[in-house]
Amino acid sequence: MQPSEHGQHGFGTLAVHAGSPHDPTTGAVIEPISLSTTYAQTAVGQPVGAYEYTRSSNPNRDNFENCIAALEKAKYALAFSSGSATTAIILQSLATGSHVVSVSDVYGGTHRYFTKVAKAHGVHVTFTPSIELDVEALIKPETKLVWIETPSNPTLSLVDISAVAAVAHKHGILVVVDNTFMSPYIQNPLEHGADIVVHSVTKYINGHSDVLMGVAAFNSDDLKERLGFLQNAIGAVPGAFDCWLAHRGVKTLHLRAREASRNGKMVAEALAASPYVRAVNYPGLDSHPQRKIALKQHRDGLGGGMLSFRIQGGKSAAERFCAATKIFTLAESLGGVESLVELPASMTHMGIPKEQREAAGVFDDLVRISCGVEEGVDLVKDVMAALEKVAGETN
Ligand SMILES: C=C(NCc1c(COP(=O)(O)O)cnc(C)c1O)C(=O)O
Repeated sequence: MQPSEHGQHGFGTLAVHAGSPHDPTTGAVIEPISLSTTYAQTAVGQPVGAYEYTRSSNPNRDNFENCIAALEKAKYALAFSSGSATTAIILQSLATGSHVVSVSDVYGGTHRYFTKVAKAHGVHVTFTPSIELDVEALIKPETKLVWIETPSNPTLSLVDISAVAAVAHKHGILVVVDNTFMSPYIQNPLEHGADIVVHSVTKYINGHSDVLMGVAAFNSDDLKERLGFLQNAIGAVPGAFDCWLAHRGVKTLHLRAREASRNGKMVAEALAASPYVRAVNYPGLDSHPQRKIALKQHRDGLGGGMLSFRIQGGKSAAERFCAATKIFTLAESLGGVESLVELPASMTHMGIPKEQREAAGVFDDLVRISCGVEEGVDLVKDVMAALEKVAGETN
């Protein structure tokens, strides 16, 4: 499938075929793995083919990047060794003294990079819990980026991307959307005015908890030049086999995202009806305060497989809930075929100072759930049984 044909096909067809040329010599429909780190040259500066050294480019990375560009409806995509490396490269592309406006509720590792690494390199980040309202007032002459997670990790807050982009673009500021929680199947931020969309590929895109990777997708030739230079110069690139695995994983993204969304809604509805639950954060519920944004930005208004909830009984009850589930595994990460459960305040977001964490809604009793593709009824039973067990221990 040639890039010029991408616009003629739906998501599932692109997921299977984009970036997947048949081997011209063998006809193999699945690409070979090019593990070689270097490629012969017939004379100085005359490589045999299109490749010279794997850090600079690699056939499997090219194929995966081409697939993600198609799925995010972008001109370009660049893959990195992790989602965190992707964040780092984008911040590294900014000059010292630059300023970034970010939503308050971001992944703990993103908060860590912004406050501990970028700040040390002279890039300062201002956080806000209501970026649509505050972004204009927070912009400074040195502001270069607006950073959005929508839905956010772990409170599933949503941001109206086009509203923020309209303000940012008036000032020549780029908008980055971390689309990890939705995946390209449910949301395409570039269509709503974002300039760069990033993913932890580790999550839904690869989808099998066996690859660590990140990716950025965008349309700008200038960004391709700048970020492509840093991809090679810094060298935080994924290996060929990981690219091959992630390219295989993404071929079923549409099937997994639909199933995880169906399960997410089933679990969220069951939690919302439970007397043992204080609040549920799930953009697929009509009760979500920003449901209108989900209907505007998410394919078919899907809520995805991620949700969080506040359990009655505080931190102790939350910890005992995580110990009581049998299908949901207590572990960090998300977006894989297996369902996971974790406590952000004590795990993924522990590095964020408590006051800031709780200002963003990350309380000690908040439980985060990643619904996989198991049978939804089994997941609901597991969650309800764990709630009953915790309640029984408490009484
Ligand atoms: C590991 C977890 N998050 C990683 C993550 C990252 C970092 O991706 P890594 O591939 O883990 O480096 C970036 N953005 C978001 C929204 C993320 O959730 C987690 O939340 O359990």
